[in-house]
Amino acid sequence: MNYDALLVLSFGGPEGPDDVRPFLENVTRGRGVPPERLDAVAEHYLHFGGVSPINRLNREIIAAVEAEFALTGVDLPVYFGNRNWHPMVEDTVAGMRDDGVRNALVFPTSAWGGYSGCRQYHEDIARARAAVGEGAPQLTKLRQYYDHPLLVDAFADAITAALHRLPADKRAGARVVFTAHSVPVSADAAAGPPSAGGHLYSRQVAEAARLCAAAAGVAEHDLVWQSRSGPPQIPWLEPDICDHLETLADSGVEAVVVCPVGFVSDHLEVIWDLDTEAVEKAAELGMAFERAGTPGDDPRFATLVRTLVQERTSGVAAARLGSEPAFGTTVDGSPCNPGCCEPPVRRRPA
Ligand SMILES: CC1=C(CCC(=O)O)c2cc3nc(cc4[nH]c(cc5[nH]c(cc1n2)c(C)c5CCC(=O)O)c(CCC(=O)O)c4C)C(CCC(=O)O)=C3C
Ligand SMILES: [Fe+2]
Repeated sequence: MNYDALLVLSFGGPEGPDDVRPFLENVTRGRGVPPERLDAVAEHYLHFGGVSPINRLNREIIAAVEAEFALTGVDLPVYFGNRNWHPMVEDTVAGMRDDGVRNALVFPTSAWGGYSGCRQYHEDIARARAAVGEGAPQLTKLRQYYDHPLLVDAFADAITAALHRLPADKRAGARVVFTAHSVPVSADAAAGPPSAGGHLYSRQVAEAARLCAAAAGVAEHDLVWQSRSGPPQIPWLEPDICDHLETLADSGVEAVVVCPVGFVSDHLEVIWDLDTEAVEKAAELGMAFERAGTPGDDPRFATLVRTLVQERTSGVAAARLGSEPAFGTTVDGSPCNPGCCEPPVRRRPA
């Protein structure tokens, strides 16, 4: 197949205090997130001057991918578009059309299946093409990469480095705890094609955690969730990281390394929910705490992007370590499979 561009598609984040409210409105439109939760999350962003690191981190990833492409002879311009904040994907795809792009690949900054991790990115692709209308380029999303060996190696090295930052006498007894973004239990049950049994997101996260722990030579690890946002009466994946730190403290664990396996870079949910809240909780419990880095700024991440592209362009074999399926590759925003990762049923407005 001949492709003529790569679009890096991400979540987006505010770049100043005035962006915070409109950004959050874009994220939560029609999603039943309680207003108290929105106020709290707005405070988290304002704590950092209203600037999420996510756009800067994505621009750094794009610069690294451009350098990797130049070095390896991949002749594709790289574009950047977001779901929730500027540069909005609709505007980016319009610019791609104006530049004469006809047939582009799309790299999502989520490695996962599930509604939030995969299908919503397909929806973004379809919405952007519809907004552009005539002449919109064909857009083919790259696959879920939760088990890519370069992702696993980068996380594993980050875990090893974090273990070494712990006080030497605490290292041997330290527990490695993986976290990913919680989602409603119903959304996880609907993740993946129904014929494959659902729960694709939590299964992929659990497998990624196992692979990273094994690659780091870690014998025992836990998997927990973070950044829950729905109303309390709706069940989300549990336990939460902070509750889990209490459980570990009660059972005598004195040190933890927390690895945010569910995120490719240190965006706000990592620097607030882990580096601020979980750090405070650990201090309160008298536990030593180190947070493993994310792979986005590891040189291997740009190579990962290039090899995913080459799976499509040059028939390079898929580099995969896991046994859970990896879907995600479809054209122009169609779902991966019939009934796959159906959007949650929303309450009708009163
Ligand atoms: C699975 C998953 C990923 C990983 C896959 C991927 O990377 O895409 C992810 C990433 C991210 N989530 C992010 C931010 C937010 N997520 C929210 C809300 C929600 N996330 C959900 C799930 C996920 N989210 C869900 C089920 C909701 C409930 C509302 C809904 O059903 O959509 C809200 C609303 C406020 C709140 O309630 O927290 C915000 C502000 C940022 C950017 C951070 C920055 O600015 O640096 C990133 C990378
Ligand atoms: Fe989120």
